[in-house]
Amino acid sequence: MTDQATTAESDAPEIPGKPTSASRTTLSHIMTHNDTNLLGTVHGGVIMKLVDDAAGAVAGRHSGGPAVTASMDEMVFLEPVRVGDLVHVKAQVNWTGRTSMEVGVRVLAERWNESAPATQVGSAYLVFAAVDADGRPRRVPPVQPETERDERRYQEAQIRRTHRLARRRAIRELREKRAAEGFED
Ligand SMILES: CCCCCCCCCCCCCCCC(=O)SCCNC(=O)CCNC(=O)[C@H](O)C(C)(C)COP(=O)(O)OP(=O)(O)OC[C@H]1O[C@@H](n2cnc3c(N)ncnc32)[C@H](O)[C@@H]1OP(=O)(O)O
Repeated sequence: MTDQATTAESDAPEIPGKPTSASRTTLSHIMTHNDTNLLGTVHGGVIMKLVDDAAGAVAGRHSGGPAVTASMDEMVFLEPVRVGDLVHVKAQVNWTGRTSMEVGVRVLAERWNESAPATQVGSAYLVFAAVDADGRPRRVPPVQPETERDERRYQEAQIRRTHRLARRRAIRELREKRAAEGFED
């Protein structure tokens, strides 16, 4: 995971930006008995796959080609999802780096037996890296936030990015220090 671009890459011409709305996507899916866990509610892993699929579609659309999941942060399950629920997974690019994108995802469910509007049942933040045919990271168009909400999400994503990098660096330094002190774990 690189912290900054190399000189050669930073000399490359800028890619034109793309607005958030150009790749925003909703994926909807009805939950069946095949999706349940041993408790009879929908398995968290089923929701996570839908989240990854929706985020992957958004990242692919934004970057104009294949993109792979680099990390999934803060997957939150707010309420159980049940068989018969219609689940909507809403995703958009919150932030872009050089070759990576943070995609924010909200999961909503409509109860089949209630006329109430869909409620939020989960959320997640994923980082996708755009890759070329050889699986190497490639540059992405900068995202252009369009609304106040997009702008807030962009700023919050930058905070998460800073924390991810700082956490990785701190853990790497701790491991190097322990190795230098002779610990073998
Ligand atoms: C017109 C076309 C439409 C197409 C429409 C398609 C629609 C179709 C929908 C299907 C949707 C299915 C979506 C499923 C998606 C999978 O299931 S993908 C499978 C699971 N994921 C993988 O197998 C990825 C395996 N990992 C890798 O290949 C490499 O580690 C990676 C992610 C490419 C990174 O490679 P690397 O050598 O570490 O490269 P590096 O330059 O250090 O990092 C690249 C960028 O990633 C960031 N990064 C790397 N690791 C991390 C990390 N752990 N955390 C955060 N950021 C990270 C770096 O910070 C860097 O960002 P920038 O600073 O450049 O912005």
